[in-house]
Formats: sequence, structure tokens, C-alpha cells
Amino acid sequence: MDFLGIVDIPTWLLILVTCGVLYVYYMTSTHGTFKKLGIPGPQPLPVLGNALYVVRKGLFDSIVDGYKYYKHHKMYGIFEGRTPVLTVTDLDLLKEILVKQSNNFTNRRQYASMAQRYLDTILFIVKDNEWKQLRATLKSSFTSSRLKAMHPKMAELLKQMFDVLKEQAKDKGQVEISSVIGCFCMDFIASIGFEHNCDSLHNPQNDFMRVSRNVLDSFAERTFFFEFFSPPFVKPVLDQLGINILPKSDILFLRKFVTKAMEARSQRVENPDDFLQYLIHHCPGLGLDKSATEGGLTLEQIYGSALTMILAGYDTSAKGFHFAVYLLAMHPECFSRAQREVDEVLQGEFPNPTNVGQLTYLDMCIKESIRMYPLGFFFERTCNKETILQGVKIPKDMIIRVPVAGIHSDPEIYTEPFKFIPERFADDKSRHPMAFIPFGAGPRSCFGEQLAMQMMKVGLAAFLQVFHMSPCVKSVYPIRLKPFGDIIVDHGLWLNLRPRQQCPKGEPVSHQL
Ligand code: HEM
Repeated sequence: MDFLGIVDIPTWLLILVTCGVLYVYYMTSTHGTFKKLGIPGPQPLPVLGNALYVVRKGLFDSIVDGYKYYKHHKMYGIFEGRTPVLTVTDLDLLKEILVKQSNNFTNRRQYASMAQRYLDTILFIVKDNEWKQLRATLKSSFTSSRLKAMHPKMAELLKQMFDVLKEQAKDKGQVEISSVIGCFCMDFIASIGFEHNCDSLHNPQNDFMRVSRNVLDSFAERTFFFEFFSPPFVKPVLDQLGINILPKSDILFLRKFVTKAMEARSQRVENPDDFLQYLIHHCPGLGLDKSATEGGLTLEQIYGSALTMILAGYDTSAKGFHFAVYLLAMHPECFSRAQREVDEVLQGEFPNPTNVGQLTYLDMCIKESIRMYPLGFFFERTCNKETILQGVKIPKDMIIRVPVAGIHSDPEIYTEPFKFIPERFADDKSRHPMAFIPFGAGPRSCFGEQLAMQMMKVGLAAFLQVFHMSPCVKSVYPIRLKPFGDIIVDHGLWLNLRPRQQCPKGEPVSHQL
């Protein structure tokens, strides 16, 4: 093509350059948003926004640093590529957004490139009234009586986990705990969710575990790049091409698993009282229980909720559990105090949902562990409608980020925040309600908090009954995290495990070495 009568440029090159210019313009066109609103923030680069800082520091540390730097500005804005993200650092403002005016901040960011059509009924993702209805229907799936009913299964699997750990500790006593605890949590979730015995403790490579792990890892690894650099109109195209945050084949595998489990139940006279049965019971479309028609679930919502259980339930609890065990092992004084408490209070009785309520120091240890390593180290809301907060206009659709990791490591709230000091949780009342939010806050907070806390308390108490633990030569402390994705440890969690000579009377110890 003849360009201005001067040079002969090939058409393809002209198209390419035009597309490039349009892309740069499009990706940069939002970068004045925060200036217009009078909100401070680091200067964005064309196209990249503030991605380079996140790449250099890692997501976790960039949230801690951002909070520290902008704390006294109450909020600051960054750009993920072209997407403005408003991080709120003021605790009163956060209470306003998450609790008092939560009706204006109901939803989360929508991941257009997430194989969305298979996941748009997941509780974490659904919006507005659908979210309200779904949350209300699922509300009683984890009542305290249902949680108690799950306990025998938990005790049985803990016993199996301790046997595996004892076997691994036989030689030098050195054990990597994160993978074994991960297998325990997966077996527990599969069991209480779907009466499925995937036996990851003895076969960690089973399909259910492999596929679930792959879905979680893909989400952790790919989200950053998808969200930063692909403009919204490109995401559906990528989706059509099969390029997604989540591997479609794995999602389909998990859906098929749920379908098969439901089909098997339709042939049986008696069914287990697990999470899947709860969902089936609440799905009038399946015609199983006419009393459940009011506010019932659709078949797609059953798939979404089953996936929620697998994806939200397993990894979070596993990490919560392994951080607590590891941190205690790295702090011998805290370990001894927690073990003494377990021995004195439980008197050899196996921990259960009721008796662990008396373990106040253990509770502090778990809180301190999820303070230091909050698995949801940030979470988000979007603004449903324009809202004025302390004189600042928050436009509709703005993404609001809650910098949990920053708040949890604020030295004005927690002295020596990078030290493990469970005693700081002896007095919870003087702290601002938004200063400790490992499970989020307000009506959209974590749905599985009670289940997760029960797993961690019972599991940790049983651990202390059965093992002595201490650092070993392979232990790394302070813990190093991977720079991207979820909160992922960058090394094995190795420690020394010695089965205790004095057995408690409860179940698992009969398997002592
Ligand atoms: C230690 C373990 C866990 C931690 C630290 C954790 C943390 C969180 C956080 C920070 C949020 C966002 C809250 C917000 O936006 O205000 C969340 C949401 C959620 N969590 Fe958890 N979680 C854990 C375990 C679980 C378990 C075991 C399940 C399910 C069985 C679960 C299911 C969910 C769901 C469904 C949501 C979305 C709720 C909604 O949108 O209504 N979580 N979790």
C-alpha cells in the first residue's frame, strides 16, 4: 500500500501497526480515572498499568507494601493493565463497604476468561439476587449439628494421616507435612461432600486429586496474566479458542464426577447425609423432595455448588492446617504450651467439635497463624451503584480491593507483626472489627468458616496429642512464598516428627510406633 505517496508499506504491516496503536490506546485510556477522582496511587505505565511493580515484588508483598505506603490516605488506586482497582486501607471505610453499605457492594469481579459458562453458578462468582438466593439455600448445609455429624469421618481420616506420617518419620524423623495434610483434607472434603473415597493419603496421584489440583494451580498461575493484559473483548475470543484461566477438560471431569454420583444415588434406597445429598434435596428439578421447591436449586447450581466444595474447601483448609502445624513446630515454647493445654484439658480424650472449644491457647495459635498467612490475602467487591464514601465518589463497577495481608501486618495493630505471638489474641475485644479478617467480613464472608475452623482445631489438637514436633535441618523459616497466585509456599514444609510415648486414650494413638 502506498502511504502518503512516499513509501510502499505492505497492507499487513499497516493493519498490524494500526491494531497495535489501538491496543495501546485502549489499554491506556482508563489511566486517568483515579486522578479525576482525586485518589492517590502509583503512576501507571502505558498498557501495563502497575503490573511491573507486582511482577518485581510478588502479589502478596505488593499488597503489604501498598497498604503501608498509602495507609494514611485511606485508599489508593492501581491499574491492572487498563482495569482500575481501588484498594481501601481505612478500617472504618472497609466496615462501611463490607458491612454497613454491603448492599451497594454485593458482588465480586467477574472473570470473563474463566470457562465462565461452566462456573457461573459458583457461590463465589454469582451476582446480586442469584447470590442472595443461593447463599440462603446453602446456609444450613454447615449447621453445627451437620458439622458434628462429620466428625467420625474426620477422626478416621486423621488416624490414617497419622499412620502415614509415622511411616514417613520412621527413618530420620524428617517429614514434609504440606503434601500429607493436603491429602488428608482432600479425602475429608471428598468424603463429606460426595461420600467419595479417593484415598489420596495412600494414592496421592488419584484422578480426583490430580484434576482438582490442576484446576487450582491453573487459576493461581494464570489469573494475573489474563486479568492484566487481555482486554475484556478479547476474553470471550480466548474462551472460544479454549484458552482459559481454568482447564476446561478438568472442569468437565469434575462435572462428570458429580453427574455419576447423582445417577448412582437415584438407584439407591438409602443415601448418605452428605453435601451432595443436601444439594439434591434442595433441587426440585430432580423431583426428590417436593418440600424443597421454595428457593430451590437448579441442576446447574448443583454443579456449581459441588465445584465450590471441591475448589474452595480443600486447598484453603489444607493450607490453614499446615501453616498452623509448621508455625508451632518452629516455635518450641508455643508448641509446648499448646501441647500442655491439649493434655490437661482433653485428658487423653480424642478432640471433637465440642471439647476443642475449651482449648483457648490452641485457638489463639490458629488465629495467629491465619493472621500471618491469610489464605485470602486480599479479596474484592465491586460497586453496584455510585456511592459516596467519606466525600469520595466511588463510581459504579469500580473494583474495591481489601488488602488483608497489609492490615494483618500493620505494626500499629500488631506489634512485631512478622513474629508468631499467639498471645496477642488473648484480648480480641480491643481490636477494630476489620483488623482481623482472614475469612472476610459482612454478608459475603467465607461460607466455610465453621467447617474450616473445626478441621483446623480438631486436626491440630489431635496432632499435638500424637506427635512431638520441632525444626529439622531442612526446615526453612521464615516461610518463603511464591510471588504469584495464591498463598503458596516456595519450599517444602519439613519438620521433625516424633510419635509421643505417652498415648492419649483416644482413637489414633493405638497406632503409635
Ligand atoms: C482456612 C480456611 C479458609 C479461609 C482462610 C477462607 C477464606 C475466605 C475468604 C477470605 C473469602 C472471601 C470473603 C469475603 O469476600 O468477604 C472466602 C469466601 C468463600 N469461602 Fe472460604 N476460606 C476457607 C475455607 C473455606 C471452606 C472449607 C469452604 C467451603 C467448604 C469455603 C468456601 C467459601 C465460599 C463459597 C466463599 C464465597 C462466599 C460468598 O461469596 O458468598 N472456604 N473464604
